[in-house]
Amino acid sequence: MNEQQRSILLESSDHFSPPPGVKLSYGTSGFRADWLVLQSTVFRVGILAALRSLKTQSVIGLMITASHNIVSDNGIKIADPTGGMLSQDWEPFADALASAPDSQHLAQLIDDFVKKENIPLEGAESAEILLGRDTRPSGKSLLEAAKQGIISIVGAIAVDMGVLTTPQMHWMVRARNKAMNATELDYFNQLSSSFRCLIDLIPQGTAANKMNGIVVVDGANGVGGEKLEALKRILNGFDIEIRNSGKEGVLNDGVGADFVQKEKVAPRGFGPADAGIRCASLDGDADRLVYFSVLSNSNNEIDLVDGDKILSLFALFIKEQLSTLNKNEGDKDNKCYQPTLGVVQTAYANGASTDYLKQSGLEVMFTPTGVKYLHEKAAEYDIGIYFEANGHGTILFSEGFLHWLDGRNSELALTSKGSEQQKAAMRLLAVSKLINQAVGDALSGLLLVEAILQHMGWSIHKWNELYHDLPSKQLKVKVVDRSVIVTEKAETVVVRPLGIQEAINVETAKYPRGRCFVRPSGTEDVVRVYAEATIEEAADNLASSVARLVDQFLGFGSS
Ligand SMILES: CC(=O)N[C@H]1[C@@H](OP(=O)(O)O)O[C@H](CO)[C@@H](O)[C@@H]1O
Ligand SMILES: [Mg+2]
Repeated sequence: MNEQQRSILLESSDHFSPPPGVKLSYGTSGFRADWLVLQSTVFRVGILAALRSLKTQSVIGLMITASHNIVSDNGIKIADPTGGMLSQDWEPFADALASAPDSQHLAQLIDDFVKKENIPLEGAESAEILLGRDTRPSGKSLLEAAKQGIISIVGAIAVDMGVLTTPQMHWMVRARNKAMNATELDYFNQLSSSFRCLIDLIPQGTAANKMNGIVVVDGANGVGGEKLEALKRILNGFDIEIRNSGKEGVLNDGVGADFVQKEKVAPRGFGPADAGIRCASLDGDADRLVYFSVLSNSNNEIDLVDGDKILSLFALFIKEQLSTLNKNEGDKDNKCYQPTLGVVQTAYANGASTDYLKQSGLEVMFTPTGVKYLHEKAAEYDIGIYFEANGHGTILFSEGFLHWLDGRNSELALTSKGSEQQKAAMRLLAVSKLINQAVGDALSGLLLVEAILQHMGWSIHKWNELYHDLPSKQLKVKVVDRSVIVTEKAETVVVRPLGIQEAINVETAKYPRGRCFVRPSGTEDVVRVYAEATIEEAADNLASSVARLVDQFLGFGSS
């Protein structure tokens, strides 16, 4: 930094002093905390985004959101040039920036990093950062702080895109960097045209055209409800009702995908009168999607159709299209390209889903929690499908495969237009456009689920019957310092503190098909406990006894 750049940075940074005693780290999904302590962090992430844009010579995104957290929390995360999460090798710098005690230290850190990474500060005019926020009341002022951070790097440009879903932001960044049209309208148009394409390709005369009826969607009282209303207007004729769209009601309060998936009950605004209807729920920033149907005899009990089942549905459909595409193709003329197809899950995936996927002949891989890990793994395949049980996931297509598929489709259009093979090629191409390849997206995911259910002629009940979930239970435990827990093997084994894993093993061994693991949350100040067993009571008991263990080892009475 030259003198002028340094003094502009210092001057600006003095307005954003970090609150004493607050230590944040760039977790599973960026920084998250009570919004009142976030101003300085957000300002500094603005600086980081400008540097990232200069380093990569690409457009970068900044999203102000705390997703499924309570409304008084907020957060910030970065969308990298590909539309994915911030490259993991920059995370330590994000942490260091956030915890710099004052402006002088901050400037020094930046200087050192700029030198180490060879970042061309002189060309700062080429830095462009898109900014978006969800509907939280604190979003506006935090967005302003991020903007100040960006422009404290002389020449960097901040573009306020207003209220967006997280996936829209990632999609726009990806599209901008591929020199494609990247407005919100472009996003809606791409979703609606590829959805229509899939619907038009549904085989005539199947049960498909008769089934289905309305889908009712819980918008978590957040940005997703609002955007889905807009999409509905463009889709015109799509039978969808949106509840909890944020006009009244509190964000994520008894509503939303996280609530529905973790509590396994219907969200506010849904009840026994909805029994049998196909329902879906988005989370607070619309990057998660789960389906459910309310049971008729119940206290708002539901049949949950979670991310694992969405993954299974997508995988079945893709596999079917691939085998149709390659049908009757001898190797003789080498038209048959066998793309690699893989699915990626985390330890939270229900054991029954993993068994089902493997039995269906799919390759299943595991990574630690957090989309950044799943995404990276899925990108190793020609077609990689990843989902967290909570409904966050997407499908990735390799450039090489899409290029081949495009060519194959054109060839088939000449030689056998309208054949089953050509239709399969068109369906796969449509899926690659409908699904948000930057990041999991509840809106595009919803349209893909709807199209596939119609294609198969399946009700939500039929879909849910693909396999039966093992009963599972999740609990959260407040501890003194969750960072003392260190895990291995995709988070299934605790290696520190010593002794706790052995104690967990002893509990787990008491239950048939028992499975249990604990890990520190990256988005909340808790340790999460997951337990699974063959009957509900056993899963509940296992979770409770391991939660007690965590409390004994790490809780407030432990020291
Ligand atoms: C058990 C669970 O659902 N964990 C979620 C949650 O992370 P935690 O690190 O568990 O707090 O939020 C992440 C971001 O949305 C999501 O990727 C992850 O799957
Ligand atoms: Mg989310």
